[in-house]
Amino acid sequence: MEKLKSRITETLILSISQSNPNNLPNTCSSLLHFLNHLPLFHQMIEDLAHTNTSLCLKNDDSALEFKLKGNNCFSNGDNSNALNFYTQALRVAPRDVDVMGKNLVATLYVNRAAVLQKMGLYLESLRDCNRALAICRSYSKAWYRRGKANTSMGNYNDAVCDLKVSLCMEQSLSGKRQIEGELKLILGQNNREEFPPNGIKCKESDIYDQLQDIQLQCVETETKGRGMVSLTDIPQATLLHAEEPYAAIVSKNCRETHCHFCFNELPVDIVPCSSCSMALYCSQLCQIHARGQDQQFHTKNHDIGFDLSGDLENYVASVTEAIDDGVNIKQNAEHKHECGVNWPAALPAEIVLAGRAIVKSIEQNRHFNESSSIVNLELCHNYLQLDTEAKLELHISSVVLMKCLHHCYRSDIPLNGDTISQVRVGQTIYLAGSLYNHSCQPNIHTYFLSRTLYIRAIEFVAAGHPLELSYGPQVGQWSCNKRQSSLKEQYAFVFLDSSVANYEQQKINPFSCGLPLQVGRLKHDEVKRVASFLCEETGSTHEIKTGFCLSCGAFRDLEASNAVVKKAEICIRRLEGLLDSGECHNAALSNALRSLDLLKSALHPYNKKVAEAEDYIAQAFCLIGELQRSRDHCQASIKILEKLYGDDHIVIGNEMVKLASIQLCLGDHAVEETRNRISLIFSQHYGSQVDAVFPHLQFLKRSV
Ligand SMILES: C[S@@+](CC[C@H](N)C(=O)[O-])C[C@H]1O[C@@H](n2cnc3c(N)ncnc32)[C@H](O)[C@@H]1O
Repeated sequence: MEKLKSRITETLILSISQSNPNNLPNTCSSLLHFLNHLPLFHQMIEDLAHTNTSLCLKNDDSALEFKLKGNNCFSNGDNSNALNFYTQALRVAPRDVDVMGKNLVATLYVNRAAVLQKMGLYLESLRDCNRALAICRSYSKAWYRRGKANTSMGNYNDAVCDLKVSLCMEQSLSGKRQIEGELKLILGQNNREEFPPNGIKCKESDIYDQLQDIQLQCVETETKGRGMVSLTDIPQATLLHAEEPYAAIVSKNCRETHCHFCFNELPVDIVPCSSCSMALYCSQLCQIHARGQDQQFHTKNHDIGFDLSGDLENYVASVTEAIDDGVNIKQNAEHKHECGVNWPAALPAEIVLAGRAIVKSIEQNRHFNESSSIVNLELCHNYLQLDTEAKLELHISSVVLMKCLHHCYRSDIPLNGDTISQVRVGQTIYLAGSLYNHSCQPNIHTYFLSRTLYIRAIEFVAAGHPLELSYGPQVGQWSCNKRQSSLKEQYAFVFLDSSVANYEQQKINPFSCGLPLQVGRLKHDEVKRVASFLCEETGSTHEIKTGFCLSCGAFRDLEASNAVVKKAEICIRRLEGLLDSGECHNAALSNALRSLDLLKSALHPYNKKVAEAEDYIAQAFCLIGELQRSRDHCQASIKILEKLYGDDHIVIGNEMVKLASIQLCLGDHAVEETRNRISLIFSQHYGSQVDAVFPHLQFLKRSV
């Protein structure tokens, strides 16, 4: 990309730097025209868009090499390396290669199932067997391994069926004997307990929450562009919006750790894409959603090739059909068009995402037999804030992307400035969800379950009032400065009122009780006027003088206090650092306790820094097993936060979870009340989906 950039003429760079959303088609056209004359450009597209030059192609030689390494590790009892090698092998194994009469991918799944069984990961082992059986139903060893996994999980009836099927299919005498031995063992067990079927058939549709019928409207605001308002009153905790992404992509730094479809963390039994070595999924279902169903496996599936009794035949059908259960793909397979080529790895993630949005639009047009133009996502409202470098890179990446897509979708993607300038997607991919603006006093709250975006009202919102959320962490968790720079960087916010930022710079940080310190720099009279007005409004008779709190009348020598606070903060940070590395020394804890007293003497009683110090000290006491003191400090921290944020704020909910776990360990009956408050706060934010968002909270419910 850098090479291309260095070839672009000064004149073209100038016109790109002066471009705006309206004349993007012209600048894109000029760039395409210019690049089309460069052999380097054509070579680059060749490398990026052709599958024969792909770096993520499947390769049976590498797969066999990894398999061999996996086998060696397995025989030496090195399970964790065996697991890694089998997974590597699965990433590069072509789906249609047979080795010694068996499909290579199916064999690798069965081998990995054996390792997982050895590691005590029975459910994962069972899932790998299912994957092998989805490819080849008549795979005796896969049924045998499945039987072993089911036995380990206490699913004896299933285990017996698995082993019986395996026995019918097994050709070798020694194999048959082994299976018979296993069967005898299970059948001979007296009083065996049948456990309920394992949870693999649990579907996302089990998670249910009622979406309210609320009329929302997109309006043009004065300072924030478009925004959302409700046409009716919205009660607190109402679920007002749920949306699937129009297009989605996993971020580059999460490619090896998170599912490329649902974005959940990858389990140990990763499912690689069936056609390239790049995409990884948490389940076969996600893989199919992203890539589409593998026809080839399915035709093979119908032929078992063995005579089974009626019962066993039904059993085989029920097991192998369960794997397809729920695969009802409504959206297009978003990874299909980029599978096995280099450009998704070479281009920035947001450009690849733009490609997905464009392809979706083309597929939708094809489906409805329409020839309308590619969807315009209208997400370029911040284009003018980009600098020349960013505009240039965006132009080049967009031209490269469109040229690559043109390889797959020739006539559907006319290559001209108009279509190229459609590549102006930011990170946002929820068409309606992206219309909600930011406020530091949010009245709605967003969260995700897998890829679905949910929006819930966190307070009563009157009809006509803007619906706004807090971008980034909750209000209060960042200083005004930090939030502003993040909003500017990530969302190109333009702060019309620069006095807000100036105010933040002028005040001396630790004193958050209301008065700016360096009043000398502001007009003294103005400050006094505002203060008098406030006192009048609240009926306060407190002195209006530097250093006196307007809320409680307390006096502070501000300069001296500031010095004390700075010193105390150093000790608290030291404790924080120790806690981060899971340690706590008595000396550090004693220093932190002294510092807490200093902070309390110098700061307002409801200062957030005191709350933070209380929280770190609570964690430290917890770490050294002094739970009563831990609980007291945790409660002290919560008391301050309640004053700062209000009783029902999500920050209080999070702190209450910590308190509840300490109370549980102490056998403190107050845990019941804490749990009720947690339930209330979390249900206001997440409704009945709270268990799906925070599965660990169920443990708390069960334990109380
Ligand atoms: C997710 S979009 C919200 C919808 C957007 N207003 C529009 O017209 O498409 C985020 C963008 O809205 C604007 N925005 C949102 N909240 C804002 C606020 N509080 N102040 C200024 N701009 C805001 C910024 O341009 C930001 O990049």
